Amino acid sequence: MIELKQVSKVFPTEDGDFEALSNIDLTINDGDIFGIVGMSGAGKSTLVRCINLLERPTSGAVYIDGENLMDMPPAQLRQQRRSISMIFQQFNLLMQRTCLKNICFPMEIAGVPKAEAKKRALEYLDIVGLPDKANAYPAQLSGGQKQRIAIARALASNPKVLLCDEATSALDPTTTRSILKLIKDINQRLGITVVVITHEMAVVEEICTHVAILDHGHMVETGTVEEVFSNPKTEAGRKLVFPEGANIDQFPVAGVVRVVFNGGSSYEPLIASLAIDCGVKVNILGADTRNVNGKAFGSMLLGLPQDKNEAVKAMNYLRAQKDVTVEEVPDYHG
Ligand SMILES: Nc1ncnc2c1ncn2[C@@H]1O[C@H](COP(=O)(O)OP(=O)(O)OP(=O)(O)O)[C@@H](O)[C@H]1O
Repeated sequence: MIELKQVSKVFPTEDGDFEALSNIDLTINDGDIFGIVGMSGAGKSTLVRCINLLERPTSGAVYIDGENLMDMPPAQLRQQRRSISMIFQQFNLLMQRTCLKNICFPMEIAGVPKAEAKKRALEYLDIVGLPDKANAYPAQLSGGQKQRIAIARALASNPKVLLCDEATSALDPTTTRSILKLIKDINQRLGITVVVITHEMAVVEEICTHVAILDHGHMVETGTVEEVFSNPKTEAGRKLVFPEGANIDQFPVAGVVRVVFNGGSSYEPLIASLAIDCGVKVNILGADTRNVNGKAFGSMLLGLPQDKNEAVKAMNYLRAQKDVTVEEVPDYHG
């Protein structure tokens, strides 16, 4: 289990101290595939680098299986870090070495005998689906194949945790899906906990069990993907999950509400019954749906009637519906 307690990270800059992470509390259980999402600059990379102390938090504690990495002497920390592997957007392979030798590299450093390292590297090549690439050089591989080799190299240190920093951001959608499938397989077959940093919600929907949303260094939401994506509670969450629905500046009207469907309802019957039951007509200003674990979740922006009584009637009607959350959008520009 990974536990971050009150983790903060302050970078000194020319303009003074900059707090990239602020009092982050986070628990990632064994076997989770945990997504960390947020806009550019939210602090995702800094957070993931704090998990293995590549970046040392300014304050707070990082526990792996109950042991605080912040208290460990350097030798013990190096040992502990081997149980946390990482893959990156740009793969970070050694270009002068063959794939086999890239995969053997962390084992060499850990003192695994050569023959044993080679045997294990061949097994990892098999797991990532590239048994015939042992003697190829990274330059001879496609992006997806390079990431597979990087994954094999990450597995070579027999990790408990795999950290993925935008691991599919440089890949096309089809290759992305195949790499995500591989990561999911590894999680299930080898029981490795996975932490995924991404700005792509589709990646979270595809493989993550849990998610945390970062906004300007603060963790503003966390929970299962279903909980958070079906009903994001913060502005940052809604912007990420329903970018269309949250893009409100382009609809210049007053009296706007956001209606979130929690998997049990759909738009049209609700809007139709609103007209029939209350005699109130509303404008659909924007709508977006997401599919989480086979259930459809949707968000819709509605423009209420100018007439105050009608608007209140519509709000009350919407609020009385099952599986629907309604909130006013006060920052809407009328
Ligand atoms: N070494 C550093 N010195 C000063 N500021 C830093 C340093 N590293 C990161 N930052 C700042 O901390 C903030 C968070 O950066 P971080 O890279 O963690 O964000 P991110 O969410 O991963 O963004 P992106 O998706 O663009 O990679 C940014 O404003 C960044 O400029």
